[in-house]
Parts: sequence; C-alpha cells; structure tokens
Amino acid sequence: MTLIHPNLNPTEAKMSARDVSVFYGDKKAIDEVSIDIPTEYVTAFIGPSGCGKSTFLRSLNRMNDTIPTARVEGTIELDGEDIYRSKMDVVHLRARVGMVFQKPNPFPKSIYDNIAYGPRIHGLAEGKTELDEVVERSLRRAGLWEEVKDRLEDSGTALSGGQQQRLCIARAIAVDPEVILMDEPCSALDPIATAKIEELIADLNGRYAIVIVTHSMQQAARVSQRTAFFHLGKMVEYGRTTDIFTNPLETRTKDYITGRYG
Ligand SMILES: Nc1ncnc2c1ncn2[C@@H]1O[C@H](COP(=O)(O)OP(=O)(O)OP(=O)(O)O)[C@@H](O)[C@H]1O
Repeated sequence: MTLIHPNLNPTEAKMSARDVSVFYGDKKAIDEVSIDIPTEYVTAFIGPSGCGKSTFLRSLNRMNDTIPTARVEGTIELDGEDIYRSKMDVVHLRARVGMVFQKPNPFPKSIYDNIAYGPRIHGLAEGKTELDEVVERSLRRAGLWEEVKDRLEDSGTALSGGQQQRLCIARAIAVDPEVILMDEPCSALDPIATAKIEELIADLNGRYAIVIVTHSMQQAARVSQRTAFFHLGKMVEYGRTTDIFTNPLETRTKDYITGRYG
C-alpha cells in the first residue's frame, strides 16, 4: 500500500495508473502501483537502483512492449482512455507520451531532420514553410535555437552531449506531446549541461505533464513538485516534493533520502 501525504491538493489526472503490476517473465518488477500524473506539476520517481522506476515509467507509453518477456497488468489511462486497449495506435501514443532517455539518442541525421522527422510521419506540418516553423518553435522551446540556427544541416550527433539531450527534448516536443517521460535525462551530462536541462524542465512545466526518473535527490527537489518513492517494486510513498523531503512518513523513505541506502 502506498502512503499518500495528507496535504496533497486534488489535481486533474492527465494520466492515471491503477493497480499496475509489471512482470518480466515470472518476475514481478512492479507491484500494484496506482498514481495520477497531473499536467501542472513535474512528478519525480525516486528510489534505489533496481526498484522499478524505469520499468514503471516505460509502462506509461508502452515502451515495455519492445521487451518480449514484459507483461503489464492493471490499467493506465491517458485522458480517461485505456492505453493498453487493443485498438490503441502505439506509434500515436508514443507521440502523445514522449520519452527522453538516459543517453541522448539523436538520429544520425541533420539537426533539422531530427526535429522534422516526427511531424512529417504524423502529418503535423504541410509544406516546407510550416515544417520550418515547427522546427524553429521546437528548438526555441527546448532552448537550443540560438546555438544551432546557423547549422541546421549539421549532424545531430555532432552536438555536445547536453545539446544532444536538448535536441531529443525538442524532437519530443515537435510532435505536440501531452506528456514527456524522462528517464535519468542528466545522468550522462556535466553539471552545466545538467543545469540547462533543469532550467528547461522548469520552462516546460505546466505546458506538458512531465515525469522524471532521477537518482539525484537534489535534482528531484529542484525540478519536481510531486515525488513518488519506489522500493522493491512498490510505490511506498507519494506526496508533495517538499513533504517527501522534509517530512517522510515511512522509515524506508527517510532512510533513502538521508542517504542511508541506495
Ligand atoms: N528487460 C528486462 N528483463 C528482465 N528483467 C528486467 C529487465 N529490465 C529490468 N529488469 C529488472 O526489473 C527490476 C526493475 O528494474 P528497473 O530498471 O525498472 O529499475 P530502476 O529502479 O529503474 O533501476 P535503476 O535506477 O538502476 O535504473 C530489476 O530487478 C531489473 O533487474
């Protein structure tokens, strides 16, 4: 059972998970997790290595479908629609619920094409002028436009690690997502590039529902307003980030945030 902090104001759920369990073969990696993901706050998932944060995050846009042994039980809804229903268009779902990975993974294409690819395949821009506008808007929103506007034909892989990660965020933004899932997006970055991504998360907050998995308690405290603490596949405690960090209800949460394990 998850302990929910009492002074949590009600929010509208963009996504809502109910009794979600995730298995790899016979092994249960996530055990009956229920949580609502709002648009107006950044939600952080924290917890020791192997507790299931990434597994649960990946279940929110059916990224687990790519792992043959993975199986999801329970329900996950996006705007009240079950994302695991058989008629769900998974490619469209992953545009609505975008994902940014630990290691920046730009396509081996130009900066322009990295951004234009999604809008092209989803038919979100008609003609070159409109596509140019989408590319510029997405790069601006990701705080990268000024750095790359004169080199849009250069390869995305030629950018620095931090720029590549902002390019990946711009790529996610380009298809007009409603939710952005970030799986330790700064773990491969230096402190300056990390600070830029954190600023970007603050800028994007409110426009998209954002969920971030992080190993850094400082990062969770800086970027999120809601925090869920996971341990051994269970969501132990959930609440406002300030409450989780200053007044944890569970000993396991307290031990983790004070660095006693993990
Ligand atoms: N593809 C897979 N096949 C089998 N087991 C897996 C797979 N991916 C993860 N697991 C197992 O599921 C459990 C949860 O892993 P997961 O990567 O979700 O945890 P995590 O909290 O994100 O860890 P970390 O912080 O180290 O990234 C672990 O026991 C892990 O070994």
